[in-house]
Amino acid sequence: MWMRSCFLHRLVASSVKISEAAGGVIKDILCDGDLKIIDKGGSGKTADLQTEADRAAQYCIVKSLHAVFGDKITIIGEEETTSFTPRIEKGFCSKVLSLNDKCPENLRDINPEDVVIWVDPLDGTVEIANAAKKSAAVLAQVTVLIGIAYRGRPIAGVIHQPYYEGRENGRTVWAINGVGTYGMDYVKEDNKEQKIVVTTRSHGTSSVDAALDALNKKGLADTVVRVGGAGYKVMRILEGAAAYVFASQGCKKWDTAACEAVIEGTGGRLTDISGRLLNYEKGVQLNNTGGVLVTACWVDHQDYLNSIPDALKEALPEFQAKN
Ligand SMILES: Nc1ncnc2c1ncn2[C@@H]1O[C@H](COP(=O)(O)O)[C@@H](OP(=O)(O)O)[C@H]1O
Ligand SMILES: [Mg+2]
Ligand SMILES: [Mg+2]
Ligand SMILES: [Mg+2]
Repeated sequence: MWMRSCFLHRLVASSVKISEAAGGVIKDILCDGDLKIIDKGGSGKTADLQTEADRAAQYCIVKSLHAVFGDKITIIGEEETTSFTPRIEKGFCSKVLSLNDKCPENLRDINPEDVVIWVDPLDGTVEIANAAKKSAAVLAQVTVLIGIAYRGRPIAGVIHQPYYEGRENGRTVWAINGVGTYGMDYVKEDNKEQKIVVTTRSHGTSSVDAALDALNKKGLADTVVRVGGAGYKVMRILEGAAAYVFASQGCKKWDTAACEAVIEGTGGRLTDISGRLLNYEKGVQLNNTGGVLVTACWVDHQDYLNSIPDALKEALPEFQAKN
């Protein structure tokens, strides 16, 4: 079936399988116990941690993509491929391939040279690195993110959550523009009477708090839930949270690429806190310097944009001089 499928469907079908293999690599290392944590050197105040699981999952994803699609595809990943794992995945998710006929005309024959694959091998690193006890609630915040951008905009994405309610293979949500968001079979819906807003647990700033206060006063953030990982926060939106608000810098393109495709597929939106679309071309700055705002399909993105004070937006520049 993969021979009949277009490049994009083959790439997503492969990315689903590869994200699940990377989830297996992460589980093996977390089970082993020695995370070999290093600090990549953050912006001064906050550490930017990396574990053996981040490195080995990155290796698994990059080597697997190269094994299936050759060395010429462009991959931009958060980590280096310095930790070996023998786990190389060459399979395809049959569900993705079976939907090949739904692929929109304009995405059927895309040139692989115009594609950038954004890889976050382990999102939610701080949560697992710092947790004294790796409880189910902590582990649930870990996701593997593979985002696919074409000519600078996300057209598909995969969010794999290795630990989910004791399920052996966790759960995987994937999306292709115009085809939809799939893998939601295990997604339960929260109560929407309260507008739950999710935000960072470990990268809080006064600007993050000021934005949340302003939204609360406008009735757009009844409850604030602080959890780790961009992927997990988007999963929480799929489960009924109203929005993910991060009025600060530090979140990167590999955090948002897959998230944007998945949320768009459900009718939601992702922009920076000033409403600007994010650019995912090769060579762009890696930081989402203008912050991140993600909203569910059932709330008005513009209401959230309008309610975040201009002073906070102006304090976050769209571009920075140097990455
Ligand atoms: N100030 C900062 N410095 C480094 N990374 C940051 C950051 N703010 C956000 N991030 C990254 O954005 C992702 C989501 O952050 P948060 O959980 O705080 O909402 C995390 O990805 P990783 O776990 O893949 O590194 C985190 O590292
Ligand atoms: Mg991340
Ligand atoms: Mg990461
Ligand atoms: Mg990181």
